[in-house]
Amino acid sequence: MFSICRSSLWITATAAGHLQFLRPASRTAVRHSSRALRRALGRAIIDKRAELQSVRDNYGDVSVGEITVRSLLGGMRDLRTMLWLGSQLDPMTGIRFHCKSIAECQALLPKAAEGGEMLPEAMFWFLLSGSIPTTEEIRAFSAELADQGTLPDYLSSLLDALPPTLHPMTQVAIGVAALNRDSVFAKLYEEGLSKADYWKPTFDDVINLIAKLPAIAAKIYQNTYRGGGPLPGSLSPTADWALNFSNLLGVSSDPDFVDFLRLYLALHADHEGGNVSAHATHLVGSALADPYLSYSAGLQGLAGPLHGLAAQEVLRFILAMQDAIPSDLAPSHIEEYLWNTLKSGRVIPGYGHAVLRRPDPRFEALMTFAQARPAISQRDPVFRLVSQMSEIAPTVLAAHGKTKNPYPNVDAASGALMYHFGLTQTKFYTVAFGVSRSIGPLAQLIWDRALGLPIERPKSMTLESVVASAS
Ligand SMILES: CC(=O)SCCNC(=O)CCNC(=O)[C@H](O)C(C)(C)COP(=O)(O)OP(=O)(O)OC[C@H]1O[C@@H](n2cnc3c(N)ncnc32)[C@H](O)[C@@H]1OP(=O)(O)O
Ligand SMILES: O=C([O-])CC(=O)C(=O)O
Repeated sequence: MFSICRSSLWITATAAGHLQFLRPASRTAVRHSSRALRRALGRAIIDKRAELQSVRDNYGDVSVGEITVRSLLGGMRDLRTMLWLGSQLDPMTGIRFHCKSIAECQALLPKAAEGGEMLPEAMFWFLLSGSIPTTEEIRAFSAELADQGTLPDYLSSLLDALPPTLHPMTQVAIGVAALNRDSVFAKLYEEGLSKADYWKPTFDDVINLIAKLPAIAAKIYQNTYRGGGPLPGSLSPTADWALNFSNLLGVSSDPDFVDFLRLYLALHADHEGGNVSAHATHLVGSALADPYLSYSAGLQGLAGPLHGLAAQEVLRFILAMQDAIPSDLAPSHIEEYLWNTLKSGRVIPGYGHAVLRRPDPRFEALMTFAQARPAISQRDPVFRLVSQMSEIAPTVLAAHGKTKNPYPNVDAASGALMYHFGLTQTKFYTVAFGVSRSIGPLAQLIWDRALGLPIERPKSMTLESVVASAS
């Protein structure tokens, strides 16, 4: 495997810090946090550029794998063609963020309160800088995100004007793309920006986009499911990113819902570079489209049912199954339902993966969250069905014999948890995924610009030329 983990060229690591926020951040601290991260990043970029140059000089002609016709015809599976700094996926052990497992991140990243879940904005800091932020740094960063989180009037009017019959993913892609009106990167590029400085306005745009995503998503929720009007909550500088998102949504006052959101938003943040949403963001960004247009492309990829939309498909599947089978939920009834699905040529959503060959550790982290709460794991019939299905579906899929990975992926569990907390509108689930997925691909986009990565332009072949080169 390629998983070589070292930290020497990253921003010097700081101690994990206390688990409790110590005091509310002042406005001064709000500004300081992002500027400090930007300055530290500026220093790390100098080293990373040198490292990249040295890798290019020393290994430029070394092969890292071969391209077979199977791979060319098979969605480029296993092709090593992208640089991605923040995370790497191992087929057996799953995702690692800067070499750290999910459990290690849960232990190390700052939390809102002792015993709570890691904060997703701390995951952003970590993915971008390679260092674990202190609790105070993250407290100030959360405040900064809240400070920048209010939507400009033109964007609110645009979202209000969209028909609520548009899929929420279409709405979020439009809303995010429209923010490019205010792109600092696009403006400075137009004025003539030096390539060495591309990353700086990219950084500013990325922070602005991540800050505004909760309000964009909440407004779409309000317009689509509650007939529009003011949001039920407002942004607070003393709340973390997920708590603010929860307050803006106004779906549940259960503190467990906020902790679920924190975990959910941190877990879905990044899954190395080849998945459709990350790759689309990277590809569009490689033409120097600004972060808003680049991530809008990522969101449009996320909206495919084989990728992020599977989150909505899983819950629709589970609810339909619940209606169709007798209420005793005997394993044989579930098994029969799954076989009928497969025989009708449809996929079982939430199962299988393009890379993973074991149960998704993100799925396991969500199940662990649920198992610690009997109201979910023992008393929620929808969750119980999800849980039962996760034991039966792998056997059925293995017997079916087609899928290389019969195990549950992250989408198998996430919707049932949202449903439990009262977020019952399945078409919104992928929007929540999109709020989270901004974190990894946009951190990488800053690095793409800092390292001056070129426009992506792989070679395509006609079928005739494939045959000619293969024979
Ligand atoms: C956050 C995420 O994006 S995680 C993935 C979310 N997506 C889903 O849960 C949708 C259901 N799963 C799938 O469709 C697939 O497993 C994917 C898209 C995730 C991966 O696709 P691939 O890499 O092509 O999987 P794989 O190589 O195992 O596919 C081999 C065959 O098994 C089938 N297969 C794979 N998973 C499933 C499934 N869950 N149900 C039924 N058939 C499946 C494929 O459709 C393919 O059939 P084909 O030979 O007729 O084309
Ligand atoms: O890695 C993939 O191809 C799909 C996935 O699980 C993700 O993007 O989170």
